[in-house]
Amino acid sequence: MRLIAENLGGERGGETVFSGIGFALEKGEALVVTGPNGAGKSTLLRVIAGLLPVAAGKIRVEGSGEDFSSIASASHYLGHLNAMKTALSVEENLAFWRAFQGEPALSVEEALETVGLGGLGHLPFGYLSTGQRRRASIAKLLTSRRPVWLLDEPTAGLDKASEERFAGLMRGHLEGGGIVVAATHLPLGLRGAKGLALGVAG
Ligand SMILES: Nc1ncnc2c1ncn2[C@@H]1O[C@H](COP(=O)(O)OP(=O)(O)OP(=O)(O)O)[C@@H](O)[C@H]1O
Repeated sequence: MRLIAENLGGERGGETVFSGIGFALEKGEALVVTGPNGAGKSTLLRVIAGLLPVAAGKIRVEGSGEDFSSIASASHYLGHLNAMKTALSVEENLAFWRAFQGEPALSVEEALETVGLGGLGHLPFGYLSTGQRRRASIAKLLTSRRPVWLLDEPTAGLDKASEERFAGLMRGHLEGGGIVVAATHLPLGLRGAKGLALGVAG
């Protein structure tokens, strides 16, 4: 499959944040989006995910088969906020997402073990530390098979060991034919990734 952007533009509050973005990612390829605060990295990821409208140009997936007819259905979106209910347990949150997203992959227990949170699944999500919350959200990526991972500052709040573990998970996803688009201020350990530098907002 391929993820293709042509002359893509995005807006916030009626103002153009970026324009003329083009890239083509084959399976197994990653794009690392960099730029100063306010440059439009989060906006770009949200436009790709379909959470914000495309202001200009096009973004599309090709060759993803019948399972994934749209980018939204083909994508995991990991935003700044973790999209978990604080009063529900970690396991309950992940079980919800696994059922909601379909295409089951790892079990909730296996996903929690993989991110080093085995044994903590019974805790309310709200009890977790910042880094543990991020790891639980990363576990969400593992519970459903979706070929495109859209990651907004995925390693923010992670300690060194968790950062390295997550780099391994991203590499595994790419080796399995997945695609990654990640906005980041920190090196992600993805050798050979393509780069996209967004400019300073006005
Ligand atoms: N809801 C909104 N309404 C209007 N403008 C917005 C809105 N959200 C963001 N913006 C503006 O859009 C621009 C791009 O913001 P965005 O969050 O995409 O930047 P970013 O590159 O991800 O920044 P950071 O590195 O701080 O996360 C900024 O100028 C921001 O003020």
